[in-house]
Amino acid sequence: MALRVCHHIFRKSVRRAINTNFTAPLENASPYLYTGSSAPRLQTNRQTVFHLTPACCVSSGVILDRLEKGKVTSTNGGVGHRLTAVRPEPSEHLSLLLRRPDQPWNPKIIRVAVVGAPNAGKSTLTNQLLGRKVFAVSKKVHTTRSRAVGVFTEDDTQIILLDTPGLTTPEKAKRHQLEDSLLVDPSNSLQEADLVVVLVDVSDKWTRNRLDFEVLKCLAQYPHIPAVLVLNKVDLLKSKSMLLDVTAELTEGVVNGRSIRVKGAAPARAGTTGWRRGSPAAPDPTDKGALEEPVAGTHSPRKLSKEEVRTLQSQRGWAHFKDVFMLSALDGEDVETLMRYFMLEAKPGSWVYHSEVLTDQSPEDLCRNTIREKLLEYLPQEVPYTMALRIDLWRELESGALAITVKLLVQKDSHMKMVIGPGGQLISKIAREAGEDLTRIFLRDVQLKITAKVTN
Ligand SMILES: Nc1nc2c(ncn2[C@@H]2O[C@H](COP(=O)(O)OP(=O)(O)OP(=O)(O)O)[C@@H](O)[C@H]2O)c(=O)[nH]1
Repeated sequence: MALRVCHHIFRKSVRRAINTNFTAPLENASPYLYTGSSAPRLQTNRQTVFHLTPACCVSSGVILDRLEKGKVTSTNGGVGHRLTAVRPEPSEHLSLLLRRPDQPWNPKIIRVAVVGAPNAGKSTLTNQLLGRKVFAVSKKVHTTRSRAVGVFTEDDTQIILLDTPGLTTPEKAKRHQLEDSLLVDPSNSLQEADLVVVLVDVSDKWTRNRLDFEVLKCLAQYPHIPAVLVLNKVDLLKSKSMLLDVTAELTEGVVNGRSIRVKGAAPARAGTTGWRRGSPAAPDPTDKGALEEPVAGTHSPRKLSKEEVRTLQSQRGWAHFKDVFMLSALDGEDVETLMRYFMLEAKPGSWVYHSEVLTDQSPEDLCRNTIREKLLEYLPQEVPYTMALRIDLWRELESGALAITVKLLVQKDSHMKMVIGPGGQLISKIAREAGEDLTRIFLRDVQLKITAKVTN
């Protein structure tokens, strides 16, 4: 829904913008231009005039556009978004975001929300499915801070992958000072989804024996969206035979309305625990219409009664999964099978993006997330979570390379010491590795400089 709204707002704003003419000076040759109010205004200080073409894109309220010397003829006008013009030659995959989708005459689409406990491997799986590293991954929990879109387009089919933050509780979010997005984004993503992938880390004995309560709550709130169970990290299991027991546990022994028999496990009976068949919260597996014809973008969450919440708290699995997959997102084992499944599940419908779009993340978010990934990787425990990142410079050089300067805002002197490392080694390593990742993401040389300062 949000995406559609964005799209709609943007198209309207572009139409309005095309009719708006104004000129503006350029600020420090920066590729960034801003409009913060309803009146289009470019904050610049050199008398250079630009032409903003209507082939624009929007991402989380940030509009990206081509910027060419000439006359400014468009802006986002009255919607109050920040307008970001990405220098004369923007990275193609970023500048395409809102270009008219180049769909064939019989397009198919599927929106897949990937949900699961923190560290289940959601971003790793999404990267594998996209065939390119777009989302930050780390061994620490809550690497993903807000929902982001990955897009895979092949032949007549577009697959939109909604990577979500690990599900958490308001109490944990408060304790660890997590942003609100970690609480609302997973559920919001389900509103847009045609299919939910519940990802479980089977190498973790705490998460493999029962579905996280927050996951169950999400499923119960959107019972009519088909859901599949994906058991991840199978490469870490010594014995693969236990996967069957885990499957029986997490599905309550029922997949697609049929009992599954697992040697050694009690034969499962559909509807014996949790949601009873025919209860308003549970999709009846025999009701093909309810499971197979969701209307994309129209789901709103069911309000769960206290009794339903209590039932979920004692529930270990979900008896309404449509299918189960077992894979290793890290090395890509069997990820192709899941991809083929998405392709088959895609339904006739208009594409949302141009076929060359890979993600809706803004360049700044990609930069911040990539650096955050390194901080999470190299700094101990809570330290990286307390740091904020500020982009101080973003400039395209004559050579076409991007020069980016980022300041880490650190809360304590001791944290400052840690992030700098002996002789500045650690901060240089983080800048080097993040710069290399960004070079691959932006398809151009990135010269990244990171500095740090204590803010208290
Ligand atoms: N061995 C192995 N490790 C994996 C696999 N999938 C993910 N990982 C690792 O698990 C850790 C967490 O992966 P992420 O993709 O960041 O997990 P996430 O679910 O997005 O994490 P959050 O941001 O906390 O929600 C990383 O260290 C990954 O390398 C897998 O199939 N096998």
